[in-house]
Amino acid sequence: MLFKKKTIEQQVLQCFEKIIESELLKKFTKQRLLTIKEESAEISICLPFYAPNWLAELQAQSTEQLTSIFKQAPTWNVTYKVPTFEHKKGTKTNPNIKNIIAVSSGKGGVGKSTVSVNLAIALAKNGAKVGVLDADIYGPSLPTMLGHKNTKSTSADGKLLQPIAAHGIVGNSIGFLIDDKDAMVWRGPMASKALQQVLNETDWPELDYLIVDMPPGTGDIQLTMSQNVAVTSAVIVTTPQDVALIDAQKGVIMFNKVDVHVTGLIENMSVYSCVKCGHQEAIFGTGGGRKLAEQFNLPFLGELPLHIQYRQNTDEGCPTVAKNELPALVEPYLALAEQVAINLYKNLEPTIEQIKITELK
Ligand SMILES: Nc1ncnc2c1ncn2[C@@H]1O[C@H](COP(=O)(O)OP(=O)(O)OP(=O)(O)O)[C@@H](O)[C@H]1O
Repeated sequence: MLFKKKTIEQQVLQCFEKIIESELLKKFTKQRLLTIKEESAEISICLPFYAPNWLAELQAQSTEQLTSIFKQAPTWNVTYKVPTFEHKKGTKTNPNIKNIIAVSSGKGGVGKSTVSVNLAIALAKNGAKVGVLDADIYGPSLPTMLGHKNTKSTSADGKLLQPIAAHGIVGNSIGFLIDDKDAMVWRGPMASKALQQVLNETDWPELDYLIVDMPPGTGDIQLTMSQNVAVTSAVIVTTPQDVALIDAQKGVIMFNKVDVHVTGLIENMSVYSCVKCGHQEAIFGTGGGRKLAEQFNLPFLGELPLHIQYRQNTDEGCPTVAKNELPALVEPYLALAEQVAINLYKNLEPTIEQIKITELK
C-alpha cells in the first residue's frame, strides 16, 4: 500500500495537536487564525486572546520539532484580535465594548472588588484593552482602588462621562458621581437604573473587555442587573469556606436562571502567606472552589493567596498587579487573566460579523 508523504502543513498541525488543547486548535483552524508558510518557515497566528505565558510555552515546546520540519528555525508572526462573543441576550451595547464580563460573588467580602480591579489590570498587562465598571452601587470601591478617591467625573460634551484612566485601564463608578452616603438610600430599581446610566453614558474607549464589579449577593438587584446589562459572561469569586461556597453556588444558579454564560470560578484567599516567614496555611480550608467548579462542570480559573499586601495596595490606590512588587502575588493574577481570556474564547462563539471579517481578509 502506498502512503502519501505528509505535507509540511500537516506535520506542523500534528506537532501543535500534541501541545494545544484540541478544542482550541479546532477553533483556530476553523476560523482560519493559523497560517503556515512552507517556503519562508513562517507561522502566522492571529490570537483571539492575550496569553503571553501560554504562547511562550507553545513556542518553547514546539521549536525543536518545527525546526526539524522546516529544516530551519521558524519565524512566528503573532497578531491579536479579541472577538466580540455572542451572548444569549440580545440587548444592545456600546459598539466600543466588545465583551462585558461580570465579576460576581454570592456572598459579600470574599474579595470580588479586589479581584475585579487586579484581574482588569492583569488582562491589560497581558495586552488587552480593558475597562472596569463599579456596579457596587451601595459600596463603590473603585475610586479608592484606582487612587482617585477625590476625583469626580467630568464630561467634555455635557452628555457622556469621561472614564478615569489609571494603571493601564479605564474605569467608572457611581462613586465618581455622588457621595457613598447618597446611594445607600436608593431602592433596587433606582440602583439598577444608576448602573445602566453609568454603563451607557460613559465615553468608553475601544475595549476588549469591560469588567463589571457586581454588587454582592443574589437578590433582586443582582437579578435585575444581570438581566438588564448585556453581559457576555460571568466569573464567580468565592473563598474556600463552606458558607461562601454555598453562596457561590447560588450565584451560578442565578446566572443560569437569567441565561448568562458563566466562564468559571475563582477561589480567593486560598492559602494564607505569612509576610514574615513565608509559611503558608489554608485558613479557610482547601479545594472548595475546585470542587464546586467540578460540581457545575465549570472551569476552575485559578486560586489567589490571602496576603496583607493585596489589602494594603488597594487601600493605597495602587492594586498589587499594578504595583508589581511581589511576583508571588502578581503571577497568580496574570495566570488567572490568561485563563479567563482563553476560556471565554473556548466556550463562546464569535459573533457572525466577526467571522465574516476574518474570512474576507
Ligand atoms: N486575597 C486577599 N488577601 C488579603 N486581603 C484581601 C484579599 N482579597 C480581598 N482582600 C481584602 O478583603 C476585604 C474585602 O475585599 P473586597 O472589598 O474586594 O470584597 P468584596 O467581595 O468586593 O466586598 P463587598 O461585598 O463589600 O463588595 C478588603 O479589605 C480587601 O482588601
